[in-house]
Amino acid sequence: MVRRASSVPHLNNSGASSADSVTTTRGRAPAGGVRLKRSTGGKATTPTQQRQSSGSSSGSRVPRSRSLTNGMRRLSPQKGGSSGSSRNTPYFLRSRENEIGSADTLEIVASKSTGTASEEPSTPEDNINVVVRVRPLNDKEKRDRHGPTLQFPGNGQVIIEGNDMGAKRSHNRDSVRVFTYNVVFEPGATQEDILDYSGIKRIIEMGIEGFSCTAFCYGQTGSGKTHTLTGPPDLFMGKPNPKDPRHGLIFRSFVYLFQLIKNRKDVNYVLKASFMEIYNERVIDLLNPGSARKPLAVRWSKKSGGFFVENLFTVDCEELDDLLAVLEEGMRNRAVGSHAMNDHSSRSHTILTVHILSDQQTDGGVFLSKHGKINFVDLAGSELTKKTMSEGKTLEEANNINKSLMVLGYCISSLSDNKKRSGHIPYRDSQLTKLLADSLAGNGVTLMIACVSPAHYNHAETLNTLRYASRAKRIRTKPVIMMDPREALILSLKRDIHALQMENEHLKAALNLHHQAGTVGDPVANLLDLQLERVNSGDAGIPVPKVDLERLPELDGTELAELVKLYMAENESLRQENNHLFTVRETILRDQEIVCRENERLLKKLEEVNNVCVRSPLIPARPAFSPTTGKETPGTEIWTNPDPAVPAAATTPTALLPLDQRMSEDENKRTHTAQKRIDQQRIAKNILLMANAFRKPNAQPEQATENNNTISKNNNSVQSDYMPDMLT
Ligand SMILES: Nc1ncnc2c1ncn2[C@@H]1O[C@H](COP(=O)(O)OP(=O)(O)OP(=O)(O)O)[C@@H](O)[C@H]1O
Repeated sequence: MVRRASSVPHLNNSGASSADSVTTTRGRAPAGGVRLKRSTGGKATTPTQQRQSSGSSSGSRVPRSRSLTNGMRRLSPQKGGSSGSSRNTPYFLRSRENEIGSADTLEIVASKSTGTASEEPSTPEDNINVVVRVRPLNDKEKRDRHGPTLQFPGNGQVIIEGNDMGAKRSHNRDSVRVFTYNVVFEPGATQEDILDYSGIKRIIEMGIEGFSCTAFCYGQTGSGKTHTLTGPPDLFMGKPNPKDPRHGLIFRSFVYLFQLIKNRKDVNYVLKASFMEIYNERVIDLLNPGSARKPLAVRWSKKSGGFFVENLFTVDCEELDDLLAVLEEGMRNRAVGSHAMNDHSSRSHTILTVHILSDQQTDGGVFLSKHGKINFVDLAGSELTKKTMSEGKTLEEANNINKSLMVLGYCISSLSDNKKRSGHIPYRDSQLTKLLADSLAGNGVTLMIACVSPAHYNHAETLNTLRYASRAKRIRTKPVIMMDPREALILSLKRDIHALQMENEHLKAALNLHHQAGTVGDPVANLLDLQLERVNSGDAGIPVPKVDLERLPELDGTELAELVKLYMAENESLRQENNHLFTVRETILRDQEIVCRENERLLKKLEEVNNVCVRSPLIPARPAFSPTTGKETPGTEIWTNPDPAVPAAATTPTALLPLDQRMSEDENKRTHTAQKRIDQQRIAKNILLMANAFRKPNAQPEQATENNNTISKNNNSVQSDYMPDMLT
């Protein structure tokens, strides 16, 4: 479980959700990382610090859906989830499985991004995934008899009634609004349901794959954001019980994350975590707040093209306990206040980031380094100060919270509008939007969990949240795997070379076969010999440089450029060699075709000769030539046509070749007239023999029997050794 970072890629994020960044020395394990030890409820310790100074990335997006209820009014009968993954779906969860931003889409995105060969590690755009969680009515709301304002028809839909509770208005269809999301979690949903059905599992998997991912909770104060992400605050007061069902999404995600990386024996992982809050527009390090809670600067990184928090702590997390210690430490240090609507109200936005640095050796021996990360963002809730009765410090906090959420709202509105999207997006107007920029419209994968209250007296805030969530669903991001661009380039060149080498081997093997089948002195075979000799002697191209990717960071610009040049030269050389081999192969194929045509011509000629023989009443048979023994056997006096039962192998062009050649020579020597004369003489000779036989009646029976036997014998012999030679 100890993860070694043999090479940590540069952070290549465009700004974003988490403000951090990890700058570690490539080629060795990150040194000096902070490690928090979980204590039994006490404060975590921070042995060493790791300051950071470069940009970070973050990303966005996610999937899947369902919803739940606990006594809320239903408009339609329950339906089971429509996806295969809904096997154990609670009855009150309904999957939407829509085409936009669904889990399925994510899977496609992931597979494309991690694709093989020379594919660039980038993917098509995809939408932000939005789920809604509706908390149950709290005791006060029940006491005050606040009626529910939401209904759940299923299929990821939520219906919000009109603002007026009066009997007349409540049935006014115009005042009813319907919103659709990836999933709606009705008030009965458990913390485990959120892990299982919100799409966070896929987010974690993508974080491991090298994507920059963000899960953030949005909603009014007291709507259940902190409850969803971390569970109730008292969980962190004493020693946390890992089996407590109230644990939130972050705790559960950590457990899931460790389960996944434990199963990946082929990859080295290094996990690091940071935790910060934005309190009154100041960024505070929750792992090292200091007594003065000195704010950290948010800067723009030209290199990564995003915002980052300077000097933010990152903690090495070798064990699950280390990650949990980070969570507990941050939860204890965050700013919490109380007001009329929430006894434990978050007075700041918090961002907990888990960096997942991985090193994996690919088939070609190249080490592939990726830097995925997962941001968990708990936004402070918007509040109507009249309702929360905030004053003094709490009022100032509320104003800052509302202001930054308003900027976030502007950004979401602009990004969701196709016309405004290409225009100015006011990310710089708040620290929060600076750090969430990449999650909202950058290269990440984002899940938005919109938390709402079911009570009618929160109707305006709930409607507002549902509207924003609906807009956010239209925002598109373009997830990319965070890889060092130099490694990506070298990897892609290596993949090209590997593909060409395979092609090369294949061609050589194919040509070698032809070569063996060819004859000595064959010009094509000679050409091939030369080519193979050239390849084997190493003349074929530039020597292949052996590169240890771990040493890449040590190379300076010139060496790196030289290396890339060598790879490209090798690539080119292989390409040329393969082209040459293709040409040789084509020449051989052409040659083969010519030989085939010639054989066909000869066979045809043979056929014609046979026809002539068949028409002749009596033509003395020629000695048969056996292609297997290579010897001639004594012929008969009678020509016999080939038996159709004769095996085809005996008449194959290859088998016939030497004899054909001989025939061709003889044919060239004799004219047609001469041949005719010879045949006539033979026929005459045979007639003479027969006449003599008639003249010796005693001898005839023996002679005839002998002839019959000979014919019969010869027929047998022809079956195996048929080889007419008309010219002997
Ligand atoms: N799904 C839920 N089930 C049970 N209790 C819940 C649920 N959601 C929220 N609560 C309770 O409601 C109260 C307010 O929740 P929480 O503090 O999470 O709200 P919040 O949105 O984070 O508010 P703020 O923005 O003020 O921080 C808490 O007491 C919490 O335990």
